[in-house]
Amino acid sequence: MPSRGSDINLNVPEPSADPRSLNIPRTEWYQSLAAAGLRNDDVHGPARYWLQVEGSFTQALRHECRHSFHVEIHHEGFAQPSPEEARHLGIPWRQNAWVREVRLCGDGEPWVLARTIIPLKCLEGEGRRLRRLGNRPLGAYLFSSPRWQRGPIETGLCTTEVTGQPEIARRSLFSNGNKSLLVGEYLLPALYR
Ligand SMILES: C=C(O[C@@H]1C=C(C(=O)O)C=C[C@H]1O)C(=O)O
Repeated sequence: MPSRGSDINLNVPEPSADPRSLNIPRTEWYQSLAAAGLRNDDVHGPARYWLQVEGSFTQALRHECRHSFHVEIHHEGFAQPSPEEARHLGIPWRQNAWVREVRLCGDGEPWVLARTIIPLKCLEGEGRRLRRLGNRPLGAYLFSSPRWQRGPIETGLCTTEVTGQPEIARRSLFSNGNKSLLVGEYLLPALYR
């Protein structure tokens, strides 16, 4: 005879992700895939390939598509990065940055959520283009110039609170001289399951 408690659990639908919100969950970052793997084996599963892509992520996603790839803007504008993001970028934590949040979609389905923090310094001169990307992928900009170099790729383990949120992520700094921006990519299960 099931307890009253489990009856209640069966009848309460799991909360699901709000389709209008990007729903980026709280994420714990690890310096390597191996370090994250000690916490959660899933990083060695089918997502592993995506966590290790070194070149343009957009290009890798395009290769995986049967029909089409597109970038859907969720939000772009000046906003305050989180204190952890500001620390990682070495900028004052109250300083606004250009924050870009998008869905990277393959064959019409969201595969990856991406959040990029672009400090003011990156927006000067030729960097003004970063504010006008619209639905052109950021990768096309970063990989069009050898001046932008990717730093080490960190692996993220997400604390999912509702179904449909990403569980695994990656992020890296891209630097050009003394300018750096931070790109976080949150893999949705639809990409690798
Ligand atoms: C950094 C890249 O750009 C991709 C495109 C993004 C965008 O358009 O906002 C964000 C994250 C990336 O996966 C890449 O292609 O490697």
